[in-house]
Amino acid sequence: MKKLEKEKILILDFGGQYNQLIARRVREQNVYCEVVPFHLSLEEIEKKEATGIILTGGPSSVYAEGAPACNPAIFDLDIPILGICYGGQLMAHHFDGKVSKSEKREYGKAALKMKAGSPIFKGIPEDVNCWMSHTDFIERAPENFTVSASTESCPVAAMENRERKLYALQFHPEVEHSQMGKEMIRNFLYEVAGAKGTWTTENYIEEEVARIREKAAGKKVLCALSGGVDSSVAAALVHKAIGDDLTCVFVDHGLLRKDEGDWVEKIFKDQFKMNFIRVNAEERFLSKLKGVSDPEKKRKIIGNEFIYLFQEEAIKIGEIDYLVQGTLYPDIIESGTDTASTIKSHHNVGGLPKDMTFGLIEPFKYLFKDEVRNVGEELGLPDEIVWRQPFPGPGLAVRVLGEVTEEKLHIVREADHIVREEIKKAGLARDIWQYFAVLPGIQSVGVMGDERTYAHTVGIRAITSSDAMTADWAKIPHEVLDTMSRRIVNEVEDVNRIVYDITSKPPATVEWE
Ligand SMILES: Nc1ncnc2c1ncn2[C@@H]1O[C@H](COP(=O)(O)OP(=O)(O)OP(=O)(O)O)[C@@H](O)[C@H]1O
Ligand SMILES: O=c1[nH]c(=O)c2[nH+]cn([C@@H]3O[C@H](COP(=O)(O)O)[C@@H](O)[C@H]3O)c2[nH]1
Ligand SMILES: NC(=O)CC[C@H](N)C(=O)O
Ligand SMILES: [Mg+2]
Repeated sequence: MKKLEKEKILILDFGGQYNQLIARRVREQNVYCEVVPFHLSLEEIEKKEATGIILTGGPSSVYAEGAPACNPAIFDLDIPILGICYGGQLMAHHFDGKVSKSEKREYGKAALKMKAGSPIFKGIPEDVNCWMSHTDFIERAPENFTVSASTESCPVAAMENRERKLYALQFHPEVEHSQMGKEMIRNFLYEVAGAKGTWTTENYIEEEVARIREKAAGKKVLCALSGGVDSSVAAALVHKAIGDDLTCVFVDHGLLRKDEGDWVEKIFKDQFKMNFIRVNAEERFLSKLKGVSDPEKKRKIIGNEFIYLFQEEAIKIGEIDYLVQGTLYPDIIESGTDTASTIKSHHNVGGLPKDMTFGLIEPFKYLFKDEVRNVGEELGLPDEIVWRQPFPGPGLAVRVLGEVTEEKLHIVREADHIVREEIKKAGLARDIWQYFAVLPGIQSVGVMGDERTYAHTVGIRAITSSDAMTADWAKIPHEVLDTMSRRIVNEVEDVNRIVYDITSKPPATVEWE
């Protein structure tokens, strides 16, 4: 089998908004890719043995002082390169073309006029619309480049130097609104960069199992298992690689949903033949969280406590060399990278203590959730695991705003249970990415049974998404919201008001903390 590493697209990140989308589009074409910061050194880039490079869009102007630029020697590596928007402008600028500021910014649809013969436009009808988002434009293509498409306002909507396999697009083929954009990316991958499409779930499993075996065979490994999608699939994958040298440790930190601890224990004991330990640590977590109301502090405390607990369990089990976590690509990006700013510290990334004694095995750290679900299905995991809604490791602690107390946890847990029941009853569970209750910590006045109340407000949050990087609020039918609202107020004590969160991400995030 062809090694996956031999087929790899590097995406040089210049800070564009659609960069994750580019990665998804490449993977959808069964080609592996990694997003790396634009300033990655030439040496590091060469080490990656990429079969193609994509330069992303970005907010800067290439002619501005200090504008982000990659090492220009990449253009001489004989690796096919596709520059998109800023990336394309950078290519034009480097080869002495002319990039200028346009009088007016261009956002949205534009009709492409293509010249025949470009491999990027192979099989694409002549009259497609592309999607633009820019102020600067390539006024004149560099020498030795030919213009392969233009629009009314862009003399160089696409240019190429076929011999050197350098291609640039002013528009964004990665966004849905660019007609045939997917096919253009596919053409770059297959027609220009010679991809074969080795990035498939089966290949991934085979490769990853081999890699884990090489790293951890004969060693003792502990899996931080939450019973959620990512860690369950990670456990199954690592178990396939090293069998009983793996022990799964599930922490009940008292921040789980209603009956969740028992459910996870049952399913793992009954259905999986793996070493499984449940640690009940409710008091420990709650006492550490006492008096703490800052969201980032709460997250870090929980992240640290998780690891200390794993270290204690490890001593009981014997020498443990590696910790398996179900970390995903979005967890890493959101926790902050060289080019991306920290949105929130995911407990499993930014929350890890510096004095941790384990090595890490994170088989999915470059994957998106739907890819992990595919791996789970391929490994034969039951639907109730593979299709569970995501639940954050810090659990209800980030859904009780401010200080966490047992009373508040009780309210949010009961309300959440009702939200989940009603979504399930309405048959919406697969359509909605996440749905849950939050406790904002607001008290307001109400009237119940002719009496004044002064009680809690519960927020309902439900979102649609494909990877939790961006999300929209779910348009749940009013009747379903109505039932939830009535049930929560009637069944959960000390609640007299229900609100529905109608913000997308961005500007909000999925969780409230
Ligand atoms: N209660 C827990 N006990 C042990 N490990 C946990 C617990 N909660 C989270 N983790 C670890 O932290 C990682 C990240 O949590 P996260 O919630 O993102 O993933 P998940 O629970 O595996 O999947 P999902 O996103 O579907 O909930 C998990 O993959 C797991 O390794
Ligand atoms: O394991 C996790 N540890 C965390 O610290 C964490 N914070 C948020 N989430 C989940 O990540 C997705 C994006 O959430 P946000 O928009 O709130 O960042 C959503 O699916 C959230 O539920 C977490 N998962
Ligand atoms: N989307 C982009 O990459 C924009 C590139 C550049 N900042 C411009 O305005 O033209
Ligand atoms: Mg989880």
